[in-house]
Amino acid sequence: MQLTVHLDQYFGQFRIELQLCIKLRGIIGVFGTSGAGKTSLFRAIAGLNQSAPNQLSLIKLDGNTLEDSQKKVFVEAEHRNIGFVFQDSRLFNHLTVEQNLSLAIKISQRKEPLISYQDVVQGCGIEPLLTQSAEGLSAGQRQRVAIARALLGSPKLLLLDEPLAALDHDSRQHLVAFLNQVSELIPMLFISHSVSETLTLCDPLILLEGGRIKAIGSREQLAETLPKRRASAVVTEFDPETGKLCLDTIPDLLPEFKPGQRIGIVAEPSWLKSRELTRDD
Ligand SMILES: Nc1ncnc2c1ncn2[C@@H]1O[C@H](COP(=O)(O)OP(=O)(O)OP(=O)(O)O)[C@@H](O)[C@H]1O
Repeated sequence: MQLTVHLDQYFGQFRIELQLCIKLRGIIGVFGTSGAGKTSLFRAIAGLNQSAPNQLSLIKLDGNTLEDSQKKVFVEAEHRNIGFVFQDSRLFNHLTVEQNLSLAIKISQRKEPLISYQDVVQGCGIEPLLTQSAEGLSAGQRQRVAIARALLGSPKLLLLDEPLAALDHDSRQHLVAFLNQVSELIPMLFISHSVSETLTLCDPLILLEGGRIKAIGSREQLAETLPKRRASAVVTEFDPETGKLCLDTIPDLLPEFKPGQRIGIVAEPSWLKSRELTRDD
């Protein structure tokens, strides 16, 4: 299955100008600094931007033209069979998690989901949440439900825009393994700011810069061009009497904070060593 994208469009002052033709298999990483145009590219592929006249867009998926500005073709987002999960994914708050998932299956173009309901619920770790109202979910729980919902829609392509950003370490590990497994059935484009996450999950990679494609290549080819990973660590224990720290290195972790939870300090180990920590630190 092939994805073809030719774009020359303005988003405000920002110009996205790229030509992409890529075989969809597994998880393809989309990497670039903030403002490189990653989300804009996803929005265009998903059909969330009606391009203005005189702007160029050509999007083909699996031989079907989804958009062709010259021929005035524009398939609406709900008919593209492309799933997406953005950072601020919205659920139907007046429904339970289970109802949100059932709705996704109902409106999908398949009778049976490509990946079974049970597998998706288990893989996304949301079994205990099924009867809860979507309204009360934490950011991380919401993200997991949004991913489950997108998978149950059985899309031809799934666009994931920093889908793991709000998850704690364990949920993230669990979900990464599951996404890896199901990407055999549903290919994905995956945006992450985390170099380690990109290199663990994605192959090949598309590097964006200033609205243009800087490089496309295999993980091996491009790994060296990605910014070097900073060593980050979480202090899991600190004894103010002895000044002893117990460090756990977790790359690029964004913990999901809960009221009353003990929170570690994320910092360079060298910085920690060079400071005299007090209880307030
Ligand atoms: N609707 C819009 N109107 C005006 N400017 C826009 C619009 N959408 C995007 N932009 C601009 O386009 C540029 C690229 O934004 P985009 O969100 O695609 O970047 P990104 O690579 O996804 O960044 P991040 O990693 O921070 O999410 C930014 O300068 C942004 O301000």
